[in-house]
Amino acid sequence: MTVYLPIMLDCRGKHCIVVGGGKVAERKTLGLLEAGAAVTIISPALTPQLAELSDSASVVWLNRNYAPGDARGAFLVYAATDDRAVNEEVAREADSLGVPVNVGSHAEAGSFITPGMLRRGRLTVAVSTSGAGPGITAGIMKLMEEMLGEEYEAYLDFIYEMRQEIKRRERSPEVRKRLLKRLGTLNVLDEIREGAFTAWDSEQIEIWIAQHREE
Ligand SMILES: C[C@@]1(CC(=O)O)c2cc3[nH]c(cc4nc(cc5[nH]c(cc(n2)[C@H]1CCC(=O)O)[C@@](C)(CC(=O)O)[C@@H]5CCC(=O)O)C(CC(=O)O)=C4CCC(=O)O)c(CCC(=O)O)c3CC(=O)O
Ligand SMILES: NC(=O)C1=CN([C@@H]2O[C@H](COP(=O)(O)OP(=O)(O)OC[C@H]3O[C@@H](n4cnc5c(N)ncnc54)[C@H](O)[C@@H]3O)[C@@H](O)[C@H]2O)C=CC1
Repeated sequence: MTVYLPIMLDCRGKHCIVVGGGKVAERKTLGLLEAGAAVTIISPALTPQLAELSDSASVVWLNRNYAPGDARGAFLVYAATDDRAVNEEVAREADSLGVPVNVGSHAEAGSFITPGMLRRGRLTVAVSTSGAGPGITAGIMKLMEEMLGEEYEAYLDFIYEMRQEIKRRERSPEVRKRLLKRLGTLNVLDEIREGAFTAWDSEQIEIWIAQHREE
C-alpha cells in the first residue's frame, strides 16, 4: 500500500496543466481554480462547463491532443484523458521533469492523488482512502459536512483575528501559549450557531488578553 503524504499547496498564480476535457478534468479544474491556479487545459473536446470557463478566459484552452513537451514549466499536471496510454505518457514526461502528476485513470501511475475536500472558509478537510474507494471518500465527506457546519467559517475568522492580535501584542512565548490554549476553550461555536455572536472589537480583544495573560 502506498502511504501518501498529505500537504496543503499554495497554488495561487501557478501554471497548472490539465490534459483531457471530460468529467474528471472538469472536477480537477474546478479544484485548481478554487485554489487560484492559472489553468491550461489541453484537449480536443471540453464539457459544457469547461467550455464556459474557456469562453470567459478563466482557463486557457489548447484545442488539441497532448504532445510531448506540454508538461514543461508546469507546477502540477493532471492526466485526465480516457486513454490510459496517453495518461501514462503524460505521467512519464512530468516525472522526468520533476513535476508532480495526478493520473485519473489509474492512480498508481502518478505521484499524487486528489482527496475529497470540504471547505468552511479557512477550514479545509481533506479525506483520502489512499485510492482504495473514491465512492467511500465521497460518503465520508457527507458525514463531515453534517459534522462541521457553516458556523466553522465565522469561528475560524474569529480564531484567526485573535491569534494575530495575541502574536502582535505578546512577546513571551509562554504567555502566547497560555492565551492561545485558553482561546481554544471559548464557547464561540455555540454562540455562532445560536446567532448570538458578534465579532469582538479591538477593545474587547485587549480586555480579554489583559484578563487572561497572567492566569
Ligand atoms: C485515486 C484517485 C486519483 C485521483 O483522481 O486523484 C481516484 C481514482 C479513481 N476514481 C475512480 C472512480 C470514481 N471517482 C469518483 C469520485 C472522486 N474521486 C476522487 C478521487 C480519486 N479518484 C483519487 C483517490 C481518492 C481517495 O484516496 O479516496 C474524489 C474524492 C476527488 C476528485 O476527483 O476531485 C472524487 C469524489 C468527489 C466527491 O466528493 O463527490 C467517483 C464517484 C463519482 O464520480 O461520483 C467514481 C466512480 C465510482 C467508483 O469507482 O468508486 C476510478 C475508477 C475509474 C474506472 O472505473 O475506470 C479511479 C481510478 C483508480 O481506481 O485508480
Ligand atoms: N479519478 C477519478 O475521480 C475518476 C477517474 N475516472 C477515469 O478517468 C478517465 C476519464 O474520465 P472522464 O473525464 O469521465 O472521461 P471523458 O470521456 O468524459 O473525457 C475524456 C477526455 O479526454 C480527452 N482526450 C482523449 N484523448 C486525449 C489526448 N490524447 N490528449 C488530450 N485529451 C484527450 C477527450 O477529448 C475528453 O475530453 C476514465 O477513463 C476513467 O478511467 C473515471 C471516473 C472518476
